Amino acid sequence: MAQYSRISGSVGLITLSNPPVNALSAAVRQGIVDTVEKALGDPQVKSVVICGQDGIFCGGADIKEFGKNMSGPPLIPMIHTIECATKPMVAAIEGSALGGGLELALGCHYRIAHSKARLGLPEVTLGLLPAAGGSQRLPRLIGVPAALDLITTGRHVTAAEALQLGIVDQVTDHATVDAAVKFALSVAGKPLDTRRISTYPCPHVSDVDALCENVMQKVRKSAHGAIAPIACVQAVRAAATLPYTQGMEREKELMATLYTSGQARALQYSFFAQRAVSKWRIPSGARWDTSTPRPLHKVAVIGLGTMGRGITVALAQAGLPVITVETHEKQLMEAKRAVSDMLNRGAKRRGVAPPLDKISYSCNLQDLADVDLVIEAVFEDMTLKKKVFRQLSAVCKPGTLLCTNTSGLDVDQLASQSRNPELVVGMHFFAPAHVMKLLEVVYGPQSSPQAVATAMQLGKKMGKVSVAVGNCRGFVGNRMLKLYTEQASFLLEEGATPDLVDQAIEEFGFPMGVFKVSDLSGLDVGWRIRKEEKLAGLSVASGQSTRIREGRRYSPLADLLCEQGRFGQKTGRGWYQYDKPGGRVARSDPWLHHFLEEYRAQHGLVARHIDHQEVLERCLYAMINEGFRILEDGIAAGPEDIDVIYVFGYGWPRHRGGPMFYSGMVGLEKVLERLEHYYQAHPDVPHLQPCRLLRRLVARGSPPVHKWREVIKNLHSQL
Ligand SMILES: CCCCCCCCCCCCC/C=C/C(=O)SCCNC(=O)CCNC(=O)[C@H](O)C(C)(C)COP(=O)(O)OP(=O)(O)OC[C@H]1O[C@@H](n2cnc3c(N)ncnc32)[C@H](O)[C@@H]1OP(=O)(O)O
Repeated sequence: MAQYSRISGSVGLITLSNPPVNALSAAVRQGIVDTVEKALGDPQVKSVVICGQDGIFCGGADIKEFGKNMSGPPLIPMIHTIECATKPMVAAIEGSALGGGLELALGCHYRIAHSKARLGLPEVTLGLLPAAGGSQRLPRLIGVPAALDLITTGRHVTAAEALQLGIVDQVTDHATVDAAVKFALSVAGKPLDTRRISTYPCPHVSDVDALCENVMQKVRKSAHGAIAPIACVQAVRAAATLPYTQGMEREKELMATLYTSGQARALQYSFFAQRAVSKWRIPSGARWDTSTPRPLHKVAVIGLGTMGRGITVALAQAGLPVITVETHEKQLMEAKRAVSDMLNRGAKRRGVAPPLDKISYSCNLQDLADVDLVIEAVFEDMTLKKKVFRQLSAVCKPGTLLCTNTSGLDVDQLASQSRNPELVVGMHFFAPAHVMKLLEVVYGPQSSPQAVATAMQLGKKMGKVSVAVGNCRGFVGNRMLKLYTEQASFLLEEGATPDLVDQAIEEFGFPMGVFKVSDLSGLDVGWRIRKEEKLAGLSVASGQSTRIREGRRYSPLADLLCEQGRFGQKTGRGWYQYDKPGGRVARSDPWLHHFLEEYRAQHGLVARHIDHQEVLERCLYAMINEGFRILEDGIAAGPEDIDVIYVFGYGWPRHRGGPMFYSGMVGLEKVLERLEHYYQAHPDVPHLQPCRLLRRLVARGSPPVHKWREVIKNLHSQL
């Protein structure tokens, strides 16, 4: 787990060896302790280099060990021994030095990094803080403001930035270990008193309290209830105000509160869930490790509305040649200007050249004859999309993959328009498509393994977190969202206000409440769909009750607002009021409250007191129940898939893991009991009826989320 050798006569070389990221497992820590002892005890060794196997220094503590009984030597004394060593210790950093990996390097007397290396203390993203001395050493090395930035955000820095900040002593473009060995030879025998970071005074800041308070306020605002960023500020403040040993005590205390917290469990689950979804498998038996993606030399985007533009930008930024098609020259030119602006802005932010030359623009579908993959992003209209698919099928060369960007239309129906339905998949991007991380890749019964593998790999290349899901109305994300928004409307009918519902949702940790989101995305979008589905508008059968559709409860509130031209931010009025059309700041609207009162009176509804608890239970448990149905239906492969979709696409607070993980934290029995209660109170809402999988899990003693797949498998085998 750590190998030892002596090279160049007098340099002890310790190589961490725990693929794939050389995480500091108990065995690695033991290996380090043993090899350091060996190097320090060897009279021929005058200096020591610590490096990692396979081009990566160290990905930090072994996250899989968290939450279990710790065995093996602890990190803090191990790093302390390295710092106290009387022979120069040099860290040779290639690949990544993250978390405990960087803390180990900070215990060394010198750090040499490869120019492509990335360094950081991302513990905060796992609900923790750098508790192996990182919160105390880093501020002493680079100053309090820079340490606060790195530790509270967990961001990774490049070797160049690390050099500028003073985290590393030298950056090399050549073999890092060779450079570190050469360096180690040059410093052998030199005094080390000035190289032990823990002995440094923390660089003076004029008003440390004001600085920390300022950062604390910023962190509180962006953390949406996460506790780790706050503990990180407190730990750095300790470094700035206390001697090292007392600072270490404070670091330990703060870590103890985080280490066993539900938030840390949720964030660590989310880390592994994100990686698990990339290992997709679908009911046809196709899977990530046996399906080979097609090479993509040239891709196309059809339709340059908001989504098409964002997708084009993301493709060009991923380095892919893209041909884009719009029907009319004027719209094409308008889109070209918008896409170029987006690319220029992105390039400026990242300090690179804009990839404008990757994109060509055309009004002619015939220009797509030689592309390998097309993403159709025309208006969300089945008839139009079918027409485009028929045309593409005739124009494109055999083997071209046809992907539709749709937020919920039937991908199988579109596939049936193509000569090669096995080459069709859905790619559900989220707006803005060049920013949002989530991509739902929708496979149908006929989609070939290669088509799914290609779309998944393309998503990865575009920097997306891609999740393979089955085809159904709304796929995973929007299918669950529908139940959440529906409950929110029912709550308004029963006595709540948009302000109350949104406040409860935001306090839970969502960046925006359900009604604010609706105002932002535009109420007219859903209205058009409901009219198409004959749920709203003139096509609703006369004599049909306003509050019942298809035999179940329906809330027409959003339709009524739309009829008044209240489409949300774009019209300056929606569930809230705004200072002008396009305004962003939502203000409570007395008109809306009066409208709700009149509506209730008209329908004989008596407003009752609704508290935050009920808002959360109704909105979230209804959505979770649908999540269980999705698992039952085999639309999502496992709870991780649903949770990743919600965290990356719908603003679900990451420190709560995702809806399915959260249901486990609440307790499946409790979720079941509350759903039963609400279904009894609202028998006209069938979606509140607890589904079979939830009942089955509770009957099996509510196993932890990582065991659900077994129960799902059994359920499927019985169907
Ligand atoms: C009463 C209680 C008292 C409490 C007191 C407790 C005291 C305890 C003190 C302990 C102090 C610890 C302080 C230190 C904490 C940490 O170090 S936390 C870890 C910080 N590190 C990270 O967050 C880095 C995480 N990893 C990554 O960001 C990336 O993996 C990477 C290193 C940048 C590599 O990326 P890439 O090449 O894209 O590979 P991936 O697909 O992401 O990963 C490959 C596989 O490796 C697994 N993995 C990665 N990192 C770790 C890790 N740190 N631990 C375990 N496993 C890791 C990852 O899951 C992948 O696995 P597979 O999916 O199975 O392939």
